Amino acid sequence: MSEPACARATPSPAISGGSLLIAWQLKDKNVLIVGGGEVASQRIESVLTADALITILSPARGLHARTKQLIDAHAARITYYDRRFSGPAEIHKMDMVLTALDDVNISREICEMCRKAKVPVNAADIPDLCDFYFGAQIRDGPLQIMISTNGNGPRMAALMKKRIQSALSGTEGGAIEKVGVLRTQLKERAPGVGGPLGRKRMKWMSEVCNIWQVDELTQLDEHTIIKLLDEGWEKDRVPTLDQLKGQQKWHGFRPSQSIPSSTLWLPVIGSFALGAGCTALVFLARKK
Ligand SMILES: C[C@@]1(CC(=O)O)c2cc3[nH]c(cc4nc(cc5[nH]c(cc(n2)[C@H]1CCC(=O)O)[C@@](C)(CC(=O)O)[C@@H]5CCC(=O)O)C(CC(=O)O)=C4CCC(=O)O)c(CCC(=O)O)c3CC(=O)O
Ligand SMILES: NC(=O)C1=CN([C@@H]2O[C@H](COP(=O)(O)OP(=O)(O)OC[C@H]3O[C@@H](n4cnc5c(N)ncnc54)[C@H](O)[C@@H]3O)[C@@H](O)[C@H]2O)C=CC1
Repeated sequence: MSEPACARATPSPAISGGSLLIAWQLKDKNVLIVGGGEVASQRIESVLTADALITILSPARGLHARTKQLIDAHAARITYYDRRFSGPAEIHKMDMVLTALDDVNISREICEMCRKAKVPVNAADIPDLCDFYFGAQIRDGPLQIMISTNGNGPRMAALMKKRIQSALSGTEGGAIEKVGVLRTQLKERAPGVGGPLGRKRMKWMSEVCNIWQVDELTQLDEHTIIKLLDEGWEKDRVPTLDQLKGQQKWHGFRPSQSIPSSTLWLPVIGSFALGAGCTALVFLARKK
């Protein structure tokens, strides 16, 4: 009897032992932060960026200067209580709990309460009890890059961040913002979910992103977007920025991810020239 195909297949490299990297949407969700030290101040900033509603529990005498500043500057988003964590009632109605305490026993108790109440929790000092970890972050508008070593080496995450940062031009976030506006306007022109129109929309959007350079995408102002939709989407093609500006002819639209035919011919012409050159040399040598 023949084996089923799946049993014969070579095993793929291990796909376990990692964590799920997701962009958690926290807008207007309730987040409890217990502790007010330096680590708490970093948590507050991360959670504020995601537009959450924050409750902080921490005695005033232990507040870090940055924590104080954030509490004062974001009174509409942060409710601060000058006291210690008091028990399970604090967790009630929370969507997320973060502890950044100098007392590991309290951290552990809070984690256990959260587990019972099925509220996701991160304790800065007890990785084993965390439902999720924070990571080093690079942010440029809508572009968000998180580097995680999955608990192995947080300092290494910070160092990898510097390396990745140096490979970015700083214009990517702006370009992505413009792509967001273009996508919204395209969906307004060609509304609906799924089906052939959805597929066509996705293919066209992918081609624009493939063909246009990041710096070109940053030039997508209101006028250029309308022109790109009129001259591109409506006519089933993806013009370049130069074509839209009238600085390049309108024929020869480059399909995405294909190699331009000129590039394909280069090695052929090159090999031919090299071959011809060698033959001529051999011929001349023999003649001598
Ligand atoms: C598991 C995790 C839980 C969580 O916090 O979610 C965790 C746990 C712990 N960190 C500790 C120490 C340090 N943490 C940092 C820095 C960062 N730590 C961050 C995340 C995480 N830290 C999560 C795993 C992330 C991952 O693995 O990738 C970063 C990336 C993000 C952030 O905190 O927002 C941020 C850098 C951000 C940036 O710079 O951009 C530094 C270096 C520094 O400060 O420069 C040191 C000292 C050097 C060192 O230890 O490496 C200790 C005490 C260990 C001890 O007592 O020995 C524990 C507890 C333990 O491990 O037991
Ligand atoms: N995950 C990470 O990236 C890192 C984690 N850590 C760990 O994070 C924890 C916090 O670090 P720091 O902010 O530097 O400490 P910290 O000592 O500056 O701050 C602790 C805070 O907890 C408050 N606190 C203590 N007991 C409390 C209670 N019962 N209820 C409410 N608030 C209470 C204190 O008033 C203080 O504001 C430490 O356990 C440290 O080992 C430290 C560095 C990095």
